[in-house]
Amino acid sequence: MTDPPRADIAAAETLGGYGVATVHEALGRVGYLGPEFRPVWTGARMGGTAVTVMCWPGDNLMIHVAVEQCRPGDVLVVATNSPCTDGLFGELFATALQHRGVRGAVLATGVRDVADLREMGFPVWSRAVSAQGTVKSTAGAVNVPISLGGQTVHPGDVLLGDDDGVTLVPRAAVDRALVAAEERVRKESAARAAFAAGELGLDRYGLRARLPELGVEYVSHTEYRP
Ligand SMILES: O=C([O-])CC(=O)C(=O)O
Ligand SMILES: [Mg+2]
Repeated sequence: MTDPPRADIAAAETLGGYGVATVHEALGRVGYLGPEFRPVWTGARMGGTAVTVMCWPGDNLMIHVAVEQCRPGDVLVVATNSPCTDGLFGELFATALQHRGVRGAVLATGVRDVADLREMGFPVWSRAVSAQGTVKSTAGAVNVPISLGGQTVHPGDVLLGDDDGVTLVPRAAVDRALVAAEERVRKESAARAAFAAGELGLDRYGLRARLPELGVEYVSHTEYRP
């Protein structure tokens, strides 16, 4: 068996720097795992390549198997084969992963030891926080395609996380994402400067002229401008 191909680590980190909303939007509003995936501590940010894990509910055996597969720049991504909010992951796993240079973890389950994870600065996103303990009994799979948050994650794909949640960039879309995200950052900084100077989105985006055809009834208040 050989390791699955993975996206370029530097590219994954750069995408992480752009952030979830920017990259998701730049790729055409795709890839977002949805609002249920929350960072367990505020301010976490990461971009890395997926090592995928399929666990049974209430069983973290395969996370132990997966840790050994992780290399610097990776993100551990865990799904279960039916819904589960138990605390499959905590600071001990995070300690082992941090030692291996792993950038963070994303779990469709619950996680625990949140205070320790925050203290360690190890970024984790999950659907739940739960102290509920789990067993290590049932075989699952590592580095197979998994589904979570409505997205299919293949091993080696890029996952980004920040306070807005988690988004997926398939390995084949990484180069396009880099170009599109840079372009979006450029556009948004121009828009930010314009808004700071008082321009309105209605004018900047050509919306004012389209309002009648869109059926929006309103009274213009240009005299309100500061
Ligand atoms: O050990 C477990 O089952 C999960 C956990 O709490 C940890 O990784 O610290
Ligand atoms: Mg623990």
